[in-house]
Amino acid sequence: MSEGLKRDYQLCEEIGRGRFGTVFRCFSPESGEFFACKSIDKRLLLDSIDRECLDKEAKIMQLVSGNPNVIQIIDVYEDDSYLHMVMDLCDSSDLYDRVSKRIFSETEAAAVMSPLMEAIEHCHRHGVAHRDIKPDNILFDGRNRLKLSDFGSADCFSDGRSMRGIVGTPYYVAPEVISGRDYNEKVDVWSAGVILYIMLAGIPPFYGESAADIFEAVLRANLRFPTRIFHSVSPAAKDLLRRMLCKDVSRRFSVEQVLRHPWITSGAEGRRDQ
Ligand SMILES: Nc1ncnc2c1ncn2[C@@H]1O[C@H](COP(=O)(O)OP(=O)(O)OP(=O)(O)O)[C@@H](O)[C@H]1O
Repeated sequence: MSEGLKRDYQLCEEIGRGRFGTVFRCFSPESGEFFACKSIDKRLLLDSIDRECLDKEAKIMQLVSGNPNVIQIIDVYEDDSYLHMVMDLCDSSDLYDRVSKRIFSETEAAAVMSPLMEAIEHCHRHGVAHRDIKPDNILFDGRNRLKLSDFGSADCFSDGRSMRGIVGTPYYVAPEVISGRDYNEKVDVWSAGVILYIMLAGIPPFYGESAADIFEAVLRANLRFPTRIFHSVSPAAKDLLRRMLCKDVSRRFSVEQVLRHPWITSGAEGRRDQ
C-alpha cells in the first residue's frame, strides 16, 4: 500500500472488483468520513494502451469534478505497483440493481433523469463525453444522491473535435458509434434515452439475442411503444424518448434541450404513479 494512502486513510473491507482493480471502503480520520478507494494493480495492465487509459480516466475525473452528481476524485496515490484513487463512496444499490427489480413510475424515472442529465451536462460543458452511460455506472451514495461514475471510456471533444472508436455497451450504444463514423457528445443523450425507456418499460428499446443482433436493432433504430407496456405512459414521456432516441444526430436533442423538456422540468408530475 502506498505510504501516502496509509498516512491519510484507514483501509476497510473490499466492496467490489473490476478488470484492473479492487475497490475498498476507506476512512479518513481527518474528516471523519468514509470514501471508496479503487486500487489498480499495475502488473495487470497489459500494455501502454491500458496505462494510457488509466491515466486518462484519472485526469478526466479531475476535469469533471465539482458537480454533486458526478463522482468526485478526492486523492490519487501512486507507487511502483499500485495506483490508488480515493473517491466518493456510493454504498446504496446502483441503477442496474434498481431497474432489474421493477418498472419505475414516471416520477421515479424523472427523479433519476434530472440529476443524470445535470451530470452529463456538466461533463459536456467541460468538453468530456462519458461514452459508457449505462445503469451499472449510475451509483447512489448513502443519502441516495445520484453519482455518475466510471470515466474509463470517456474522451474529450472540445474545440469542435469529433470522436471515433467503438466504445460503450451494446444495449446503450448509439447507432453512429456502431456504424464507425465520427461522432459527437450526443452519444450520451442516446444512452440516457435507452435508460429512460428501460426504467419505464422494464425492457430495452432495441433488443437482440446476441451482441450482433442488438447492434443491428440499434442501427435500425426503430423506436416502438408497445401498447401493452406503454398504455399508461404519458405523451410527454414518449415525446422526450423520441427526441433522445433519434437516429438523426442533428435532430437529436442536446443535453440542454433535454433539461428544458416539460417532462423533466415538471418532474413528470401526476403521471403513472399508482
Ligand atoms: N465509488 C464507489 N463506491 C462504492 N462502490 C464502488 C465505487 N466504485 C466502484 N464500486 C464498486 O466496485 C466495483 C468495481 O468497480 P470498477 O470501477 O473497478 O470496475 P467496473 O467499472 O465494474 O469494471 P471494469 O472497470 O472492469 O470495466 C463496481 O462494480 C462497484 O460495485
